[in-house]
Amino acid sequence: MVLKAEIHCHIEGAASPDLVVKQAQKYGADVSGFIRDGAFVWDDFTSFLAAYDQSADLFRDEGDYARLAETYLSSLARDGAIYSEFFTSPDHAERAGLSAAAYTAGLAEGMRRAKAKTGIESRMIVTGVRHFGVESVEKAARFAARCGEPLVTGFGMAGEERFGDPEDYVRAFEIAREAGLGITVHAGEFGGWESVQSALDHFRPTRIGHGVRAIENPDLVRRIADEGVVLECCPGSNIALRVFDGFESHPFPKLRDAGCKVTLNSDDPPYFWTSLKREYEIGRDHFGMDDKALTAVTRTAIEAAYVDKKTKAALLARLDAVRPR
Ligand SMILES: Nc1ncnc2[nH]cnc12
Ligand SMILES: [Zn+2]
Repeated sequence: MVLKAEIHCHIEGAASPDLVVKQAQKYGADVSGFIRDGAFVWDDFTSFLAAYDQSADLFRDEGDYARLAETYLSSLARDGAIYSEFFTSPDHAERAGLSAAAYTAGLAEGMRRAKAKTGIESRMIVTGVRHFGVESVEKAARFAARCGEPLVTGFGMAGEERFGDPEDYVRAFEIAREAGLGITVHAGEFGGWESVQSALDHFRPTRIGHGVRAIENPDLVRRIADEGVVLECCPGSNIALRVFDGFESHPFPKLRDAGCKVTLNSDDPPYFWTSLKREYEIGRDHFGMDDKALTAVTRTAIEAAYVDKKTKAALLARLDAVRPR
């Protein structure tokens, strides 16, 4: 089995419909508005976000989040993942009545349990939600900078990338950078190449969430390749959300051929009928990648990970043990 690593997945978006139904039973909530026949119901980015928010609202205490992280990471490990970096959203926890600290502690407990059971290594990237506004994104950055949880190693921004003026969000990223956190930002998913360029100029990330619409500007593609910015590509998500018509028109192969550092990720797996395993299968079936090329993607993800040097070296050694150079 090809060893895998994931660096772009939203933990709230990783909750399966079955787990969300269990949570709803626990809290006496009705999910018929966003789960039908065992699947999430949505038909565009706005209704996807609405289903995501309603599902997140059913995770309300530390134990709920520990279970969510443990369940997700254990399934990833079964699929051959040795490393996972997932996005957290203190805003969603606070909306469900839980403090950012308790939320993060619950997730960290789930991560420790999954590691003890399966060996999977994992870290958290705290995100702000762009369309929740500048104040809430700065609050998330301050939390990430000061929380003291060693498993929090990055800061990012998700949500509607066309919302707000990038300049207003610079401070949040500076707070996170000063605290030594890795920086990533969603751009070039629903926004065009200008959104990716603006994100690079304003936030100076080492990675871009999605970034695939950079393909609209060859100069920008060259810049991404030259600067070694890593693209957290999520092809299954892009096709489900109709960013591109089909895998045959997805720019992943072109970006890779142009020398951009690309990775494969599941984003919000059950919403998009995907998993990290399926994303690697998409690489094989639609992008013509063999085991060597897929292992190189895993290597890129680990090299780009926001994790200490010693852990990174151990992860790379695990990769080399399977496919010696
Ligand atoms: N695909 C996506 N794009 C932007 N924000 C998100 N939050 C969860 N999934 C997202
Ligand atoms: Zn995402």
